[in-house]
Amino acid sequence: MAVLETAKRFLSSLHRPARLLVAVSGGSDSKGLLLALNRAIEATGNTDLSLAACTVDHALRAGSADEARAMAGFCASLDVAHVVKLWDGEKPAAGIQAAAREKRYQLLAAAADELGATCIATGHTLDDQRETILMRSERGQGPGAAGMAVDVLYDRRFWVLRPFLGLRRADVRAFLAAEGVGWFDDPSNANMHFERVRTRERLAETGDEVATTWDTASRARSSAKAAEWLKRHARVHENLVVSIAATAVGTCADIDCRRALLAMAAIVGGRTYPLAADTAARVTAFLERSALGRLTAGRVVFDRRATGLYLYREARDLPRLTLAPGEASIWDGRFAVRNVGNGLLTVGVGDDSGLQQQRLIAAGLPPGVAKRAALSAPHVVSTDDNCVAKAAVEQRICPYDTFLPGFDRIMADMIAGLCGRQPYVRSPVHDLLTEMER
Ligand SMILES: Nc1ncnc2c1ncn2[C@@H]1O[C@H](COP(=O)(O)OP(=O)(O)OP(=O)(O)O)[C@@H](O)[C@H]1O
Repeated sequence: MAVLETAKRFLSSLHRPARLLVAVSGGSDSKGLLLALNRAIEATGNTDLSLAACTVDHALRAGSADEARAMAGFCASLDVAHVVKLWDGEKPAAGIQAAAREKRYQLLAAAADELGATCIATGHTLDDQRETILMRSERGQGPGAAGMAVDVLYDRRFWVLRPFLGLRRADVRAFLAAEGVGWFDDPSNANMHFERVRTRERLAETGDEVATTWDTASRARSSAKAAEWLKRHARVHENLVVSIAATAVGTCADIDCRRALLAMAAIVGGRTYPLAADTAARVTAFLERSALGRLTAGRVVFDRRATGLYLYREARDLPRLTLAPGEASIWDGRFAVRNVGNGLLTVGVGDDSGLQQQRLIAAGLPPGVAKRAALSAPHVVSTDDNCVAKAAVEQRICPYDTFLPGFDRIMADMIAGLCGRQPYVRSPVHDLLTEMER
């Protein structure tokens, strides 16, 4: 049967030893995934592969704790270690789905730590993929937007794998039915208030002709070309300015180069998502005009000079952050800051931009660029006079540090190198990228 075969093929592509934490909601997809992986391991007798499972209780509706308990019972029947993680904090009034998702991944990573898992598996199916592609294309997201990746690195630590991304939900349900196992239907899946539910309804009405044109292999190749372009033409200065060689600016309209440029703009702007398609088109039009000057988009100044193109954060709406000793947080989406001193640490913008400006000039940047870019540098002040090191500051690669799609890893590694950071952790799946890097 396709479902069991998919689980076996997936396991054989996994680097071993591996311990997989299956994220089980109680719905058909993740329950089917857990059961199929369990059967596949039993059938092959692999001893260097094992399973664990976690259910997140979002505590958003009555009965969620009972459902989580039922999943604990199901896992016990398979002899799979299982934990329930409860979201017990305050819930936001708006954007509840996005907040639940953010919390869910945090809790899944905590469960993976607790149960000694090396990676996480979720039950996303081809049905989810088609919905995602339709939603993203309708939102008009730029060239970074597309389908879900089969593997995503979460928080630079755990690869989240989606073994059923090529399978239809109906097949997973047929597998469960044949095994005599039931599942739970989340009532929010019928709530038309949610964009995903409306998209699902539309896909059901229009049928298969809205089939996906998304192709992960060509996306990965485009990302690799973008990495090559960055290697040749881009430099990062003092974690504040990205420069693009003057000779390369003319090629920015090319889809791969644009992908690279927009990724760099997202880093400079401290933004998780690439610019919306219409804003990206405005940037491309500006670069195609080949006139010198400045354009601001997505909190980033695109400063075009005879010597090249310079990207830096516009000096507006910069936040202020206070950290107690030992505390860590993210400033402006661009820097991860940890207070390693004994006093109170404040991060904001300050009046020492002259020093920063000198450093940028010494790094070879035009004085005009250095002057403007220095205004957006983090300024760290501590009440602790005695400690030499008061703050550990690391540049963040905002679009990739929380979720890095596997097909973008080659580009992300190139960017990490340009920022003076280590490469990202490798995916445990032997995949297309492994082949491309041979
Ligand atoms: N409450 C939960 N506990 C554990 N895992 C869950 C839970 N909810 C969802 N998951 C995991 O995430 C997968 C996708 O679920 P769903 O489609 O509801 O989430 P989503 O929000 O659309 O996905 P994404 O994780 O991409 O945001 C499930 O198959 C399951 O593996």
